[in-house]
Amino acid sequence: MSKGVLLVNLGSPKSTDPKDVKEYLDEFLMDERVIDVPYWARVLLVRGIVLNTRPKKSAAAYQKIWWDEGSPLIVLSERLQEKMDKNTSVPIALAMRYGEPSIKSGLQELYDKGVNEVLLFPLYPQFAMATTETILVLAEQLRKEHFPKMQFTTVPPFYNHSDYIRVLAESIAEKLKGKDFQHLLFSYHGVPERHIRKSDVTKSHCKIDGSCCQTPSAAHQFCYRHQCYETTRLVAEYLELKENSYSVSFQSRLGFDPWLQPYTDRTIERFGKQGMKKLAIVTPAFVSDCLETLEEIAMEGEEIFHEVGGEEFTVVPCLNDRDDWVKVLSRWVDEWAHQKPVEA
Ligand SMILES: C=CC1=C(C)c2cc3[nH]c(cc4nc(cc5[nH]c(cc1n2)c(C)c5CCC(=O)O)C(CCC(=O)O)=C4C)c(C)c3C=C
Ligand SMILES: [Fe+2]
Ligand SMILES: [Fe+2]
Repeated sequence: MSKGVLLVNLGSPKSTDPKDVKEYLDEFLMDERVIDVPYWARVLLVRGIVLNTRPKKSAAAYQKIWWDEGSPLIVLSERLQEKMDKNTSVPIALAMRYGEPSIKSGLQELYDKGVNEVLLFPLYPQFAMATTETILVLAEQLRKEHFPKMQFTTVPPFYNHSDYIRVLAESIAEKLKGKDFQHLLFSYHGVPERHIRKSDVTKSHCKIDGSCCQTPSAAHQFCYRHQCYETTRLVAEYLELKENSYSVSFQSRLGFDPWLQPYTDRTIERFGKQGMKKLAIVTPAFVSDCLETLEEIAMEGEEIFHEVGGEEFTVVPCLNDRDDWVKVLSRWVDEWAHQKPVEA
């Protein structure tokens, strides 16, 4: 058996042209695990409403953050893949769930190198139906159709892994060293509340209230909200943050359904209105900087804070291709690669 790794991130449009953004959003939002309504309703909502106006607006946002080499999310994922490829004993390929390079092309690249045992590595610390699950479902479909002899192993969500917590906490400490910020906001990408209930394997635990995510339950293996709070708790513990000097919020909501709260934009506004002058913000749901961190947080978030009297807004970069992060990921891969196959 020859082993290899497929890193999978979300993906970006091919360019900032509204036509390319529309094509990307169509693939993304027509995914039944992202907009989880019946197909006819999704077509009506996405193709009949959202895709008439959103691509132009999103294209303008992408234009503000786009790099000469392309989408930051893709360029940063490529840098990570290249560094890991040099640091590990097995080939590392890269794919995006939406757009290019596709999961099919990533599997083909590994197959052409003689790989038949693949470690699927979704680049998301916390589980969500709209991220981890959709990657695994599509990869399995592609395996059955095109690569039936391949075997898959999956990296589980690493939201509470001590290596991840340490590197994330160290990256925060490094960015905030010498700054006397008043509050550290942990802003996670939001999901509709409905997604949390759908992923609840107990079908009764997740109330999305003040205590369910802190009460032990089998539901937490697939509870995005619990996993966000756990990442936060563990980083706060590592950094010895004082109670009330940090909090959690959720960004990037879309549509009119209730999403996880509190919302990041309203939280930033509230802090400023309460007289806070120095706010720091970290976005641990994203391992690579992207539209949601570079535009929504670093540009729009800062603007909101300044409009309501805030003075200093510090954004902690994502882990991207930091050397300590590359080292951790490469070690995880090598530990898997050197495991003996389980005897039948
Ligand atoms: C942490 C992971 C993410 C979750 C969970 C998630 C859920 C989710 N997202 C949308 C809608 C959009 N997201 C968009 C961009 C975007 N989303 C993530 C990650 C998660 N999304 C990333 C990394 C990005 C940035 C991509 C990039 O190219 O940089 C967008 C596109 C931009 C825009 O128009 O705002 C949309 C739309 C839904 C509906 C959803 C549901 C659970
Ligand atoms: Fe919960
Ligand atoms: Fe998103």
